[in-house]
Amino acid sequence: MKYISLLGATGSIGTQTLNIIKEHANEFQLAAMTVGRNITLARKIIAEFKPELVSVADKEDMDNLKLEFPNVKFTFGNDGLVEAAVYVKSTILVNAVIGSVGLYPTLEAIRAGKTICIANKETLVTAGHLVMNAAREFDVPILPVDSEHSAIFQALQGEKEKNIEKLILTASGGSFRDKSRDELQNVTVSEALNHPNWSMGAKITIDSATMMNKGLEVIEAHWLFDIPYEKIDVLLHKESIIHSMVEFHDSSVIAQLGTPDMRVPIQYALTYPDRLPLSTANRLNLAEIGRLHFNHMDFNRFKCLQFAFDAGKAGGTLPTVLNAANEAAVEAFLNGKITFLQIEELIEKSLTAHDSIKDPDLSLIQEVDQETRAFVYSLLK
Ligand SMILES: NC(=O)C1=CN([C@@H]2O[C@H](COP(=O)(O)OP(=O)(O)OC[C@H]3O[C@@H](n4cnc5c(N)ncnc54)[C@H](OP(=O)(O)O)[C@@H]3O)[C@@H](O)[C@H]2O)C=CC1
Ligand SMILES: CC(=O)[C@@H](O)[C@H](O)COP(=O)(O)O
Ligand SMILES: [Mn+2]
Repeated sequence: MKYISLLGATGSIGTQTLNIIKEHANEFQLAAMTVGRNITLARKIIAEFKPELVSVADKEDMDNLKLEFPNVKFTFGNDGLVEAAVYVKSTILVNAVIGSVGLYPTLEAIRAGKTICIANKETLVTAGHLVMNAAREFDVPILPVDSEHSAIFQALQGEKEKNIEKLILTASGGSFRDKSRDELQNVTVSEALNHPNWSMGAKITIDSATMMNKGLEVIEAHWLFDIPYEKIDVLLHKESIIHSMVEFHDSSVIAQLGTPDMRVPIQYALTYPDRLPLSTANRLNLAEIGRLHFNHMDFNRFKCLQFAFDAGKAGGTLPTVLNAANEAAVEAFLNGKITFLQIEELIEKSLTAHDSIKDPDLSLIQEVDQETRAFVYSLLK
């Protein structure tokens, strides 16, 4: 039996992870979990999966749940995220929380020797060097959950890093893939939340529409696969059937394909290096699909992708600024405070205003993260 700590259990990745745990109840058990403010769903999960430790965002929610579930240990806030991440019985952490709040619990889980299944890409963007250095030091695997990175990871099985020519990340184009920049002036939040292929949480769906999701994924790939930015390409592929590819020096390209279903990469991370059946998955039928489409990426149309490449290559504290500005700007867009195109404006202003500092440690990363959010909020007044 593998015991799991799950951060972000009430979210899109969190609930799909629970689906996998349920499908393979003889293999996996939920030992600890965290939720934010969705207490209605948290109640149902606790009743069904019976975790030993539960952390919630707010103390008041914790106090109420304690009365309802006297046999469960409860905790709350950012300390609760860490407690759940390092829960003694768990050997695996699935980090499916949203945002850079996932960084510190991940570092602590690495120090506690847990295998890390990482969906929370913001953690790798904001401080990839800290995460990967800690993983090397404590000899723990960092297994990708993000579909593109899982595809690359699968394509690299049995291959030597030295033989890689480049990584090719596929991008759907998001909710506005067929709109010109002009047409983006007046798009609404609900239009932006309508992803053509994937059903995901609100923040990543907006990231996908701005193409920042792919930008974050470029930085995520850089850290996970220890590959220079010059060897990472992005290819528009509107069907999201090819989840990503690796080209090798001999011109061979290995791709991973499948219907868009996040349970597949989640399960692969949990079972790696083995595989288990997934009885409810939609099988890929290429004859039925008939055609797949590909296009060059337009970096003028999708400015956020260029920002991410530039920030990633520059390194230092710039990726932290990129991520924090994006988190704050997307939140403002979702709350109706700014327009869609203002997201990239706020990110650009934050990057321009920042003097990058090399090789930041954790406290500097946290400081820059907070300062950047404050800077974005000041521009909203
Ligand atoms: N969804 C997807 O298909 C994919 C997601 N990812 C990545 O996975 C991560 C999770 O995404 P997704 O599942 O879509 O996100 P969701 O918004 O659906 O879920 C986020 C989860 O995190 C919790 N949460 C949010 N903020 C906090 C906080 N400050 N403290 C504690 N808990 C918090 C939420 O709690 P509550 O709802 O209870 O408030 C919820 O459980 C992101 O980094 C995303 O980029 C990567 C690939 C695909
Ligand atoms: C499912 C997943 O991994 C998302 O990150 C997805 O890739 C979003 O798709 P696009 O960013 O390509 O629109
Ligand atoms: Mn992805």
